[in-house]
Amino acid sequence: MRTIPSSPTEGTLVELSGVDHSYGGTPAVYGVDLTVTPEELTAVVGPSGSGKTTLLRLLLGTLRPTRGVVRRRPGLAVGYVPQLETINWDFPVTVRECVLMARRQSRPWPWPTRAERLEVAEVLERLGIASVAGRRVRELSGGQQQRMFLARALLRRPALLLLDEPTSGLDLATRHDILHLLGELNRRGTAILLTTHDLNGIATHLPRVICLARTVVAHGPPESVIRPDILERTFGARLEVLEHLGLRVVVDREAGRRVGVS
Ligand SMILES: Nc1ncnc2c1ncn2[C@@H]1O[C@H](COP(=O)(O)OP(=O)(O)OP(=O)(O)O)[C@@H](O)[C@H]1O
Repeated sequence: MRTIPSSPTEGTLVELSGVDHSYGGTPAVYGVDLTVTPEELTAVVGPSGSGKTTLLRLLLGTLRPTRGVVRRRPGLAVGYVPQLETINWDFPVTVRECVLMARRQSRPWPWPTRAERLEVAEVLERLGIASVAGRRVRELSGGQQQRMFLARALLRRPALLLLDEPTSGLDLATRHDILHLLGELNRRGTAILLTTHDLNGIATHLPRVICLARTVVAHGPPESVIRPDILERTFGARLEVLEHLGLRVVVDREAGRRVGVS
C-alpha cells in the first residue's frame, strides 16, 4: 500500500493534487493540480464564477477539498486579504482596533500589550495609513481599506499572502501603490498569489499567471499563457493579443464592436 505524504514536496509551500471542491451540486473547481513556491508572485485570472475565490480558500485552508489532497508546509503562516465587497462595514471599530484584532484572535479583548500596540503602529506606518488609525473603518477610501486588510494579514508574518481582487474599484494611482507594495513584500521573501480581472494592468506584468475556468487551463509566465487559444478556453471569448514594448496586451475587439466604437 502507498502512503500519501502529509507534507508537500521540498521547496514548495502548498501543493494541490487532483483537488475538487463542491458547495453542494456541481464542483466550483475540479481536477486542480498546483504548487505554490516561496518566491511566487502570481495572478489568478478567469471569468466571474470560475472558482478564483474558492481556489484561494483551498490554499488558505478555510475550505477542504471534496476530492483530492492539499498539502501545506508544516507551520506555514498564510495571510488572506478578502474581496472588499464581501465585508460587512457596519462593524463599529477603528482601523487600529481592526488591525489589533487580527493579532489577538485567541486572547481577551480589549487589553493589548504595549508590544502589540507598537507592532500595529509600525505596520500602519509602513503601509502609509498611520494618519487614519483612529478612524472608523467604513470611513476609509477603497485604497485605505485595502491597506488596512493588508496590515491585518501582515501581522501574521505570512510566508504566503493570498489576496482576492486587491485592486478592484481602485483608481490608477492607488492601484500602482498597492502593486508596488506587493512587489516590495515579494522581494523581501513573501510568496504572493492574487486574483484579478485586470489582464493588462496586472496579470501580464506578474511573473506567473494561472488561468482558471473551474480547472487550471494553463499556468506559467505571461508570454506562454496570455495567448488567444488559452484565453478563449478560459474566458469563452475571442480576444486578441498584441505585443507592445515587450509586454502582451489583450484586446477585446468584440466588445468594441458591440458598443459601436470599432
Ligand atoms: N458559499 C457558497 N455556497 C454555494 N456556492 C458558492 C459559494 N461560494 C461560491 N459559490 C459558487 O461557486 C462558484 C465559484 O465561485 P467563486 O467565488 O470561487 O468564483 P470567482 O471566480 O471568485 O468569482 P468572481 O470573479 O465573481 O469573484 C460560483 O458558481 C459560485 O456561485
